[in-house]
Amino acid sequence: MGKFRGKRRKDKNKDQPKGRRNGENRNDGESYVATIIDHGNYKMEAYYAAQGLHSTKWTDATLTSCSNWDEFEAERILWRASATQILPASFRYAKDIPSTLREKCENEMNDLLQVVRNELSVEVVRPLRFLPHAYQLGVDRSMIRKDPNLKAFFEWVKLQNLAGFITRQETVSMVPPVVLQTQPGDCVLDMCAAPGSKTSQILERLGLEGSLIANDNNAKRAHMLVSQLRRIVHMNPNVLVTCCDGQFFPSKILQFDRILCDAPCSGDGTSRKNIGVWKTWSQAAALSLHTLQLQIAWKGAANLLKVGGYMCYSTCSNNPMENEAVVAELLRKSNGALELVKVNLEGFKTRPGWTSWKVFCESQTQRESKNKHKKNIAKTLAKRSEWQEKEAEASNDGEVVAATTRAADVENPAISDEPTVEDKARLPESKDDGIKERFQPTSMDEDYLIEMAKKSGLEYWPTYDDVPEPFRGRVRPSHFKPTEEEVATFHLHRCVRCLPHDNDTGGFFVALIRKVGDISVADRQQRDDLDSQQPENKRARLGEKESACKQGPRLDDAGERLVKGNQVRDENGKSIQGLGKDDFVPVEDSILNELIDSFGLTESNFQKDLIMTRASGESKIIYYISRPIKNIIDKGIQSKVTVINSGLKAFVRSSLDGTSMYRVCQEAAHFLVPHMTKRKFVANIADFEKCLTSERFIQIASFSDDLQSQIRELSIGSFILILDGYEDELQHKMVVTLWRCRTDRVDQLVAQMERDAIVAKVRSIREASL
Ligand SMILES: C[S@@+](CC[C@H](N)C(=O)[O-])C[C@H]1O[C@@H](n2cnc3c(N)ncnc32)[C@H](O)[C@@H]1O
Repeated sequence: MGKFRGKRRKDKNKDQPKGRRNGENRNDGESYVATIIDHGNYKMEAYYAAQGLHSTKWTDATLTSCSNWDEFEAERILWRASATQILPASFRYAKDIPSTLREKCENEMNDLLQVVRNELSVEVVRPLRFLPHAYQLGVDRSMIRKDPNLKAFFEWVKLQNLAGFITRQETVSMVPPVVLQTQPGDCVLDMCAAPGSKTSQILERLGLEGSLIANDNNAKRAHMLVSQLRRIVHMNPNVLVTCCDGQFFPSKILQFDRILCDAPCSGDGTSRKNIGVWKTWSQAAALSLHTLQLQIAWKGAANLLKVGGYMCYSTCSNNPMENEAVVAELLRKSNGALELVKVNLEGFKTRPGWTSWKVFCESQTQRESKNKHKKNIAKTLAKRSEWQEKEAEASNDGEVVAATTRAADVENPAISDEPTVEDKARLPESKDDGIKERFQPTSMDEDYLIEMAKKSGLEYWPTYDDVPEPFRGRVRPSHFKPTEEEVATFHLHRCVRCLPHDNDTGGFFVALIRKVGDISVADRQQRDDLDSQQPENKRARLGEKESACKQGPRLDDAGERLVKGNQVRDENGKSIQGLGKDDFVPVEDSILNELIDSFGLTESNFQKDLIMTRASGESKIIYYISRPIKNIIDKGIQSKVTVINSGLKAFVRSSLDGTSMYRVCQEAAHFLVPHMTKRKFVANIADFEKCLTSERFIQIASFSDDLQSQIRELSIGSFILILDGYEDELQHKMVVTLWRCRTDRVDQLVAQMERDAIVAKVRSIREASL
């Protein structure tokens, strides 16, 4: 099947790079998807052509202007072909795995890929030179999953990912942390952090002296962020996850050395993985997101960034409204206190930021466009259910229907890729105001392209003065290009644009801003010119939000907290996810003394105040908080924002009958070991491996003599084994937590996935020493 697909690819996609398929052959087998991509989005394509997205091209290593129609059209077709292909997978190795292990993994990967290279003649992987030990594949995600030649490699990737040795991350998503150049010891804020791929990458650079606040205004997504950060190998106590609207993040508590503002955006650069972009693109979204992006970024740069600090602003949008227009307004408002810094990404083709752009806006009023959209959705749904009914009827009759043949047609050359009538019927109504044809320009003349964009339902105004009154809410002065004088001082060309066909990635925008001077309090508070134009009720709502970053525990009429178990609930008993979580508080003395006594946490080197809990009374979970995060807690952050999570689980109240009420947790074991004088032993590699690979219970008699006698002397309860030679290299986490049972055996306290990761590390150490 894989071979056949390769052949078909060749026929259908002569101009595509080997190993890649465009939307027509997307592996989800859906010609429905192919139809959407084939149809494209007239308005989006016309808009970007008029903006000049296709006016430059790479020739070898030089970016030049397209000097004639043929060059322009070739560039446009390249962009379109790439923007519709499925994105290739990319990943990076974790920074904190031992280098011997990384080398072994890299060798393993190369061996596996050599087979594929021979079989498919495809260059399967290329290193990303701007980030050491990061790779991008030359085959797309779905092909990796399905092509038999790649099966072994796919299994390998899954395993490495589970073990936490590699992190799958989109290539362009690796760019902002590289650009931000976080230094060990920095205090960093990630303003819009969920789901957290960039947060993890920043954390890996930060070292144990630094601190990172990872914030997101969406509680559910902030919880996803916590899960992402808890991936076994990367657990790091130096991060505090908060849930707060970035525009209102408190500025009086902390100032940051580095800020990442990876702003919420229209995401039209993600068209390769998010097919919805081709259906739903609208300029209205970009125009209104501009305001939110500006407010979040201004809060970051003006209020939260130290003088001398850096802020990276990024989006996965191609739209200048969300990119250069935001950056230009930040520079304008700062009166010289902010400046753009040149960005260099080695071995990666980037294009300079734009210094000029055009402002378009949908010609319908918002109400009209909402109504039309509603009608379109209703029509599409009606067509879809009609189609589903037909499909059900046909399958009842035993007929082979298009939906089921769609998967099979990949193997059957007789079946055409042409969209079926049903497919066409299922095409969502585009918002192109009736334009159903494919965007196909015949000239690169600027006025002609503007007319094409207007034909798609967009209005165009060269300056803000030309904007008619009814549009002045949606279109704002800050959307417009800078004046000539501003162009000379802003250096917008220092921003970086990534186009999909330049490096076979998603579309992306990134800018690095340095704060070179203070911004006056009056300027800092001036949120933006729109605020003064907001109606009274909206202004009041914004004011309310200012104090809403701390979603305190809800109280009932009698002032009692509405808590059930460990969960805060609303008046109807429904749980309030992530809100009103208890603050971190010191552990009660009686509990702390018990822990000190049980585990020999000697007072001379043990910093009691780093052991904290979240609930009052007899805490179930006790956390190890790092010193930099404890300092932030001491400054009062918890009174200003909702803290979702921080620290590592150090002790959990045990349901088993041990001598201590608490058992030690694997998560923080490597931080606790240096402070423990009891219940820890050094084990040789054979004993250590036995604890990871055996069944749950291990007979004490199966260990070496020394270890046997040490364990037998222990009272019932948890303890830690450290791999011999790693006592001073605890960052590699070669430790396991175990339970000394009542009978002559021990029980494992480590989750299977983490055990697998440690086993992989042990094996690589063994192989390296041979
Ligand atoms: C582009 S995503 C961030 C992706 C993330 N940086 C990563 O690398 O995984 C934008 C995030 O901003 C969050 N967001 C939206 N509005 C926000 C606001 N006003 N303040 C803070 N976060 C916001 C969204 O919930 C979303 O998770």
